[in-house]
Order: sequence, then structure tokens, then C-alpha cells
Amino acid sequence: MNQSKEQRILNFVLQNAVRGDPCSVLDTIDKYCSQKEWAMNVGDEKGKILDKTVEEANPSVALELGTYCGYSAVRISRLLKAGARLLTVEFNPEFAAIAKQMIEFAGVQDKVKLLEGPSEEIIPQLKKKYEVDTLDFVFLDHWKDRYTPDTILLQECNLLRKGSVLLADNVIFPGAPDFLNYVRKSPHFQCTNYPSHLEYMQVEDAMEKAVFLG
Ligand SMILES: CCCNc1ncnc2c1ncn2[C@@H]1O[C@H](/C=C/CNC(=O)c2cc(-c3ccc(F)cc3)cc(O)c2O)[C@H](C)[C@H]1O
Ligand SMILES: [Mg+2]
Repeated sequence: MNQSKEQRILNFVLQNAVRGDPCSVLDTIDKYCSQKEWAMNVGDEKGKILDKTVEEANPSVALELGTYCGYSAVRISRLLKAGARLLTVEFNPEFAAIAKQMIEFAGVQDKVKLLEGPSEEIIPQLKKKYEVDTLDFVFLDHWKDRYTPDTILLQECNLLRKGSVLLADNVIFPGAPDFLNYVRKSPHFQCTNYPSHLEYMQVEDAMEKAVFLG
């Protein structure tokens, strides 16, 4: 049975990156996806915006929606302070298995907890089952039409506090128009747009930061 693209990306990392070195894992994925097969990792250009936003937030508890191959889970967790943790949610078992191996190879498994299942089921479990009080940082990179319902769900579950930082990928391409509308119109969010480009392409894209005001 021939391999999936995601399996090929993982194998390329296992054979070419340095075990325990998150930066070499990120560089190796970016090399493969820019030279061999495009894949929807946040990439290095938008990844630098993600880095700055994470460093500024300096989160103790971070959430990611849409793990995929684990690129941004490695990217975020490499910046977390001692004792901080990233919860990343992925409902496709194949991708979850790939991401688990990617995270372990990068050596960040002690900072990352991969939760397998749909976000709409997992978010309501975060407080009781995963001992979360509130979230300091949320990276949204799953299906684009789920950004808004999940942002509303996070609020309904009292998972956001004054200053919680949401960062959303792809608000231009493929686009998340209803999410932009929702957070920019809401009195509960202070929004900032970061123009960039689609990973590995010269197509316009952007990230949107939405800080919860309480
Ligand atoms: C209903 C369940 C919701 N809850 C969920 N709960 C848990 N996990 C979920 C949920 N919904 C989705 N996921 C998982 O997250 C991942 C999904 C990621 C989605 N990302 C894109 O679609 C995208 C497209 C392009 C793009 C650009 C240009 C092109 F030409 C083509 C594509 C670029 C980009 O940067 C992109 O991030 C993963 C594949 C999927 O299993
Ligand atoms: Mg994306």
C-alpha cells in the first residue's frame, strides 16, 4: 500500500533531521515541502510571526487546534518555558500518529500533549479531564469554518481570561472571513492583522491575533 504524503514527510525527517533538535526538524520539513511536496504546515515565514506571538505571550498553557503533522506543535513547544505545556488537538488518527512520532523525534514530547478527537468534544473536557484553568495562548489552524464556533465554545467553557491570545492562520488564504468578522466586531477582542504569504508559495496570506479582553 503506497505511503501517504504525510508519511513521506515524516520519513524524510527521520532520515535527515537531527534527533532531539526541534529547529532541525522544522528546517527539514520546510526543505521537503518547498522542494518536493507542498504541505499545509504553517511554514517558516508565518512561523516567525507565530514565534514572536508565542514569545510575547510566554504561555504556561497553550492550545493548538489542528495538529496535522506536528510542525507547529514542535515550533510552539520549543519556545515554552520549563513546566509550560502545549495541548494539541487532531481528530484524524493517521495524522495524529504521524505528529506523535514527529514530536517525539524533535524531543519536545515532555511539553506536548496530543489529544486525539474533534475540538468540539475536547474543548469542553479541558478543565475537568485535562486540568486546565484558563488558556494563555490558542493557535487556530484547523478547518477554517471551525475557527468561529470553536472561539465561541472556548468562551462558553470559560477557558479564556483577560489577555488570552488567539492566533489564527490562513485568514486570507484559504481564508476565514466569518472568523475575521466575528473577532473584529466583538467588543471582547482586540485584533491585529499580520500580512504574510502562504507557506512555500508567493500567494498572499495573513495571520490574525485576537486578544481576549474579558
Ligand atoms: C469538524 C471538526 C473540527 N474540529 C477538528 N478537531 C480536530 N482536528 C481537526 C478538526 N478540524 C480539522 N482538524 C485537523 O486539522 C488539520 C486541518 C487543517 C486545515 N488546514 C487547511 O485547510 C489549510 C489549507 C491550506 C491551503 C492553502 C492553499 C491551497 F491551495 C490549499 C490548502 C493552507 C493552510 O495553512 C491550512 O491550514 C487536519 C488536516 C485535520 O484533521
Ligand atoms: Mg494553516
